[in-house]
Formats: sequence, structure tokens, C-alpha cells
Amino acid sequence: MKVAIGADHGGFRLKEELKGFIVSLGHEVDDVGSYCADAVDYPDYALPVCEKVVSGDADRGILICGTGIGMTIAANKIPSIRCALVHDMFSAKATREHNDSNVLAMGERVVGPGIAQEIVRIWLETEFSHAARHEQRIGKVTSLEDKFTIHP
Ligand SMILES: O=C(CO)[C@H](O)[C@H](O)[C@H](O)COP(=O)(O)O
Repeated sequence: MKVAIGADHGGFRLKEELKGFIVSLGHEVDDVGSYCADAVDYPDYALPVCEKVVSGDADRGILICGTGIGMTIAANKIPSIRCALVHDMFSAKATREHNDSNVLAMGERVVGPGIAQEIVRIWLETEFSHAARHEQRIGKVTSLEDKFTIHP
């Protein structure tokens, strides 16, 4: 898979640590920045990662900030993005099986690199279940996007 990854200054170090790990799992990494630990604004990195996922230029996206919360809020503003904030292995598996999440968010100030690696591995390897109830619920989420989209 091609994985787009982005972080603000709060997630820069964890992003750097995860890139090699993702490659070691057999995936391609597309790093949109930030490329240093200087203070930046998380929406500026959520957007390019999500654009790559929406366009199909990337199969999945990973976003990291201090808590993962700012990235999650920003990413979920973008139609067809289902961004899951995950800090445990159970949720990593569940959000792929139940929500078909296409973007993973984590907080470098919340989770250590070892747990983060395991979350990423599980999240990348777990398939959506395609159970009818989950398909139906995701369809309802998508209809929320349509409800608030202004069509010219
Ligand atoms: O958006 C966040 C919090 O919900 C992210 O964790 C940011 O990385 C954080 O707010 C950055 O904080 P800082 O004080 O500017 O380093």
C-alpha cells in the first residue's frame, strides 16, 4: 500500500520513527511534512494527507500531532475521510473492521513508539469486515456529509 503521512511539530519525532517501520512492513511512504520540529499548524498537514487519500494517490493516511485530536478534527472535515484517533491495539483493529477508517491519527504526547508501531501494523493489516450493519452505518455517515455539502 501507499501510505501518506504527515505531522505537526508535536508529532514530528514519532512520524520520523514510524516511516522506516512502515517501509519494513512492505509499504511505500509519502511524507508530506513537517520536515522539522519547528512549530507549525496541524491543518496544513492534515489537508495534503487527506487529499492524497481522497484522490487515490495514497491508499491510507497517517496523521500525528501532540494528541492526535487536532489532526482528527481537521481530517474529518474532508468529505470521504474517516479518520480514527487510536491509542490502543483493540481500537486499531476495530476501526478498520467496523468503520473502514482510511486515516489513522495518533498523539506523540500520548503514546510511545512501541505501542504506536503495533497500532500502525494492526491498522494497516486489518481489512474492513463488509458486514451489512457496518456498511449501513458508514452509508449513514456519508449521508451526513451530503446533508451539509452546499451544491451550487
Ligand atoms: O491539536 C492538538 C491538540 O489537540 C495537537 O496536539 C497539537 O500538536 C498541539 O496543540 C500543539 O501544541 P503546542 O503547544 O503548540 O506545541
